[in-house]
Amino acid sequence: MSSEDSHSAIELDVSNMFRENLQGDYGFNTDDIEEKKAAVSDAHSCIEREQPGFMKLPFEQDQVVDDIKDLRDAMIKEVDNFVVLGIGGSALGNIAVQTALNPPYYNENCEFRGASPRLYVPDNVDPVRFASLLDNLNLSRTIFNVISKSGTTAETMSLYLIARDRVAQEVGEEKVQDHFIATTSSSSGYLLKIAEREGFPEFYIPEDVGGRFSVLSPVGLVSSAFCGVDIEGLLAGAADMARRCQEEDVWNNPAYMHGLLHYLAYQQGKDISVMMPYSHQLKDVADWYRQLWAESLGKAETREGQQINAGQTPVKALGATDQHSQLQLYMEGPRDKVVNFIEVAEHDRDVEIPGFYDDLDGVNYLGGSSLGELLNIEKRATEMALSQRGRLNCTIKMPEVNPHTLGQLFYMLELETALVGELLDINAFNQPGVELGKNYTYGVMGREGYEDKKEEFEQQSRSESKYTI
Ligand SMILES: O=P(O)(O)OC[C@H]1O[C@](O)(CO)[C@@H](O)[C@@H]1O
Repeated sequence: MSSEDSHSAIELDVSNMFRENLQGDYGFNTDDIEEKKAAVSDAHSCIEREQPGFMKLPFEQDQVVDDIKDLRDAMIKEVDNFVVLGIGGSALGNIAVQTALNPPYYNENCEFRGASPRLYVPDNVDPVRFASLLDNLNLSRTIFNVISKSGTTAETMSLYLIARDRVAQEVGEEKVQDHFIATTSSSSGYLLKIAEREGFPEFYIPEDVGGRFSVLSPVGLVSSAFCGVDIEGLLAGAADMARRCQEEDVWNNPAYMHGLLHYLAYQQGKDISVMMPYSHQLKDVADWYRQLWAESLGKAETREGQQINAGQTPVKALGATDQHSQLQLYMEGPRDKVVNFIEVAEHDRDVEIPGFYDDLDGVNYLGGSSLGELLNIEKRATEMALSQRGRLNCTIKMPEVNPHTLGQLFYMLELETALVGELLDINAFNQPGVELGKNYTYGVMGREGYEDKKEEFEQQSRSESKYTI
């Protein structure tokens, strides 16, 4: 890959959000955009003034990058497996980067071209999955990065307690500290206390960077660096997108244009945003986007005495797989969606389709093309079919999947989330709605200070159970 290729810019094609390209009376015209320019401008000033933490990550981490690489170089010889113990924003970015940049496939010499060390991110407390993982890893050659900004998340801390116990049994108490890294807040939380007590290497998540905006902080960078990803490339891509997006004019700012069109679509009842990459490598970016969009924009606010429940529901899909599963709904179901395609011009590898069966018309036309070509043609065909039914869709075009383009994509989606938060007049950076469920869990699990939640839970459970059939 030439360095020029690796630095190509991703593009946003929003043609099919506009009435002139859609059949029927659907979509927007340029006046709709012009009318909102002042609101975008106000939102831009606000974002620039407040500088949410994720905006600084591409520019202010030289020392962090050096520290990560130093630790990796010191530990890497002893490591076959790298396990991330985290959940939500402390896991999904790790998975997205890994699937995108270390697809597990064999190279031309039949060598496994997955990451080395191999990355595992359970992102859950499912006992079957975690037990099988621990049983199958050589723990003496495994590093665990325990990631929790709050340092209290029950799922993460439970996995850590189990892993610590198993590692101690395998390598002995005195060597436990060689197998753990802690990534957490620098100022508070139980994980920080544990890391200090145990002598684990520590990386810090800036206070103003929430989990879903943290993929380009040590949360995502440590596992990426250990697994051979060019983390400077990721950050450089994000920095390039940040520079492009300093432009206040929405016509020149892909994050603002994408965000504004989603906002306008939402105002017209498009309550669902489908993220549908036509690249298996990007399928977990769609998963990461789901948390970003849902947790940032799904908010309850009271305005002038009225309760408002805001937020577009993000749905992940995958081309071409979901053409054979979801597309029927997207074509003919409720007009409540914006479909976001991600198209990759040059796939990392391609496979030619051989020509056989000259006499069988329904099969022989495939010969001589390639899987990459088929995938991209299917994307364009789906895009056209949706547009012909007046279904709003747009395309993020990636020249190829590499650290630089992935960094751009992450940053663009994060910034547009911040913009839509401003346009909706909600706080895109908190998540108060997740606390109640957590507090019931703490209560029932016996955490001190949550006794009232246990009581409430037990009372409520009794009355609910009479409707169980
Ligand atoms: O990094 P932490 O504090 O363990 O949080 C994990 C995840 O849990 C949440 O707080 C939601 O419960 C997310 O916002 C976050 O990404």
